[in-house]
Amino acid sequence: MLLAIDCGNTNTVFSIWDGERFLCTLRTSTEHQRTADQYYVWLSTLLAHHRIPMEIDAVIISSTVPRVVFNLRVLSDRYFNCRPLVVGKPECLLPKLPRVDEGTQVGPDRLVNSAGAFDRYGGDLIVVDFGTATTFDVVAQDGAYVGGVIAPGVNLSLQALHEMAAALPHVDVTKPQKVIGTNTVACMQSGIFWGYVGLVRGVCDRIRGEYDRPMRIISTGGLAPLFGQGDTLFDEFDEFITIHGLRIIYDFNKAQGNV
Ligand SMILES: Nc1ncnc2c1ncn2[C@@H]1O[C@H](COP(=O)(O)OP(=O)(O)O)[C@@H](O)[C@H]1O
Ligand SMILES: CC(C)(COP(=O)(O)O)[C@@H](O)C(=O)NCCC(=O)O
Ligand SMILES: [K+]
Repeated sequence: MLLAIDCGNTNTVFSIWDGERFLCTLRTSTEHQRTADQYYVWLSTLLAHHRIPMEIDAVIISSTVPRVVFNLRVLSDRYFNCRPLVVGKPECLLPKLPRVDEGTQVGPDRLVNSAGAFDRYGGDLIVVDFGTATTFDVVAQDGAYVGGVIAPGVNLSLQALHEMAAALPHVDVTKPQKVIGTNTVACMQSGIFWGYVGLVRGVCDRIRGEYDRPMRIISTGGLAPLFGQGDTLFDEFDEFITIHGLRIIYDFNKAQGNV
């Protein structure tokens, strides 16, 4: 069984595969203090709940938080007796190398999203991932990540507004009925929702302006479904792009005899 771990700045998602068969996804908050033993207790409890035997013999990790990788390596080594593939490390091969400025450490989630989206949709893509940050990844015709855009995440912006302005409450992000808010909460929700619709549309239009071929826009990440309701911004919504990308990169390394 393959354990694919997508560790973002907010949440860590474990997905389990039996050969080519996808079994389940488990989510926990990202905390770098969490030890290998703690991960194992959590994982074995949930797998028992799903009646999935713990037969993991391969692990691949993508982490935007470098500090958590240590404990995930210990988890793989101690409990699954294997060395994990860590996306972004030289020993993990990529189907296509990114074409970016020399010395740039591209976020591994963006490499994984590019590989997953290219496999599903082909090239000439913008992948918009609504995570802690909102990232736009440009995937070229041949599947390489060739750059993109990083904007503050939706919840991050709302949190900043609440923390820095004394009279603004914590609010949840939602699509407001009207743009003109008639109370504080409605005004904030409008600013975030319609502001983000404008941001996504504006950034994608400008990317298309700089790119010399037609592009499709694929959305993913926790808040993508919400923005799917805000005019027709995306060609596809695919919540499994990151998981799929991890699978693709693992299979590529296996085919190359690297694992
Ligand atoms: N299904 C959901 N509904 C609402 N908010 C969500 C959902 N999933 C994630 N979020 C929120 O979206 C933000 C990004 O989450 P996530 O995609 O897990 O980020 P990351 O990959 O950076 O850890 C977080 O603030 C999280 O609380
Ligand atoms: C932009 C990110 C913080 C997004 O991470 P996430 O919101 O998924 O936790 C991550 O991809 C990252 O740390 N990138 C490094 C810089 C780069 O990709 O160019
Ligand atoms: K992510």
